[in-house]
Amino acid sequence: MSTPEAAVSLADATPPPMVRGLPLIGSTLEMAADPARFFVKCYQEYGSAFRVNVFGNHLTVIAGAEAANFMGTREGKDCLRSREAWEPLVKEFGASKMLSATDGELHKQLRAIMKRGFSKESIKGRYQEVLDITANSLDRDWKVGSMVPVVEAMQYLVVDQLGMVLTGKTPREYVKDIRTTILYILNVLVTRQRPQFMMKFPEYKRAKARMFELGRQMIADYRAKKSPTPEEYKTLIDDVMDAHARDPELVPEGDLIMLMTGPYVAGLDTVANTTSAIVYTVLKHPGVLPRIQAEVDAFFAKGPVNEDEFMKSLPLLNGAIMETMRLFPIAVAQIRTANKDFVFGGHRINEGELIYLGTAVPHYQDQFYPDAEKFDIERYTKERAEHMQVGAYSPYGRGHHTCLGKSLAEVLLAMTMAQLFHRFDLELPSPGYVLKTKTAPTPGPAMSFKVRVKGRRKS
Ligand code: HEM
Repeated sequence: MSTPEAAVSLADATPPPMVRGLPLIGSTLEMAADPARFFVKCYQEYGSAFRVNVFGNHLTVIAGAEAANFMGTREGKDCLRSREAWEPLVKEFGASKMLSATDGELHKQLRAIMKRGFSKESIKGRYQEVLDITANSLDRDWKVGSMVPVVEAMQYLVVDQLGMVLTGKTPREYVKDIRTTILYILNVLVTRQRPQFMMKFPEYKRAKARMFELGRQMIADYRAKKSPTPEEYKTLIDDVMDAHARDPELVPEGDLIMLMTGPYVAGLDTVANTTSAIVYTVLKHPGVLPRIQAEVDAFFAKGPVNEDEFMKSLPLLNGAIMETMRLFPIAVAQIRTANKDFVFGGHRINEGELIYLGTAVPHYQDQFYPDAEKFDIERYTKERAEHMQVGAYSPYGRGHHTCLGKSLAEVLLAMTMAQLFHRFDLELPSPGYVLKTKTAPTPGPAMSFKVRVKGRRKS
């Protein structure tokens, strides 16, 4: 079969061109340094399909707005599957399946079970509570006069938020173990940026055992409850356990630990990296900070939060969040396997090939975002809506596996940043400071990124 823009037939299509790189190591260094901009460069030079030599492995990449759109089409669904990308993680947890590793009808069924628990519906009626949890966590870890390691502090905050949202308590004593387990799993098993033997390291084994202990505890707590949770307060845990009781073949006992701890795997790095990047972008652009401070101060001055109006009442902050997610996406590419032979961008992709879908490439293209390297929080206003162009904006992925936690993540991001900029005066280490980034396990600010808490604004 051939994709819409490919006039070439399968028989005539040639393999995607190999990107020129260094002898032996190919493009390994360039890709490791800045995968997002490396893909943009390749896209500009080679088109929407190309291959990259990384340590002798030839990765197939399809990229750009074409690739982003393709993921959402019926053809994309037929041509791409997710199993291989996530299967090692399923095995590591001793589970039978997971949402990200399934496709088709099974994926639909699992997504339906988890939809409510992963969405902002799960915190309906509890926005004020989540705002308070956020404030408490910030007050504890962001001390006036200190230099705060931003990513680490944000990781602790996310665990506080997700723990309270899901189970009503915060597994603080497990935060280090959750962080370590996720670091190894994502680095070695999912993004494969680190060697397999690392999974034997005692540090990982200890952390994984503790994470399993946490999962078992969550299940035991649920089973020890005296009465069922009322419908309006049901969380992901309730929905998963109900589904297990209803259909133990679909949700077997052996999958529960992975399902209980799944939100941490999905939410910890993604939210922590994104909020940390927002701290940087807003402080780096001094014209933006006072406008956001005025907006969040006015928001909190109004008193109890109006949940229906929450996102609409912070347009500048949301502009800054969306703009940061454009320039610092945590998912530069999505990984899939070719489900059949097909043609993309005039080139042949063979069944079984591992494919990187470079959906973030348009984020850096002037044709979608004029002066694309410029941080401009007004791009998302109704008048400009640059992100609404077809295929232009994909921070939460594309197609059937688009982030299921998107609506919840949007609220958590806004709450975190609103509280942070409302409560503290922060500054970068120096006026000319330029952010160092990391690419493993997920792209984002380096762990060494620190900011100074100059003072307290509001409590
Ligand atoms: C800044 C925050 C976040 C970003 C940028 C983000 C991004 C993404 C992306 C790009 C994917 C697609 C991966 C793929 O196609 O292979 C994804 C999937 C997913 N995300 Fe998020 N995510 C965020 C936060 C969260 C949170 C807080 C949760 C839940 C607690 C969550 C739950 C999920 C789930 C369950 C999936 C799998 C969906 C499926 O396979 O059907 N995410 N996310």
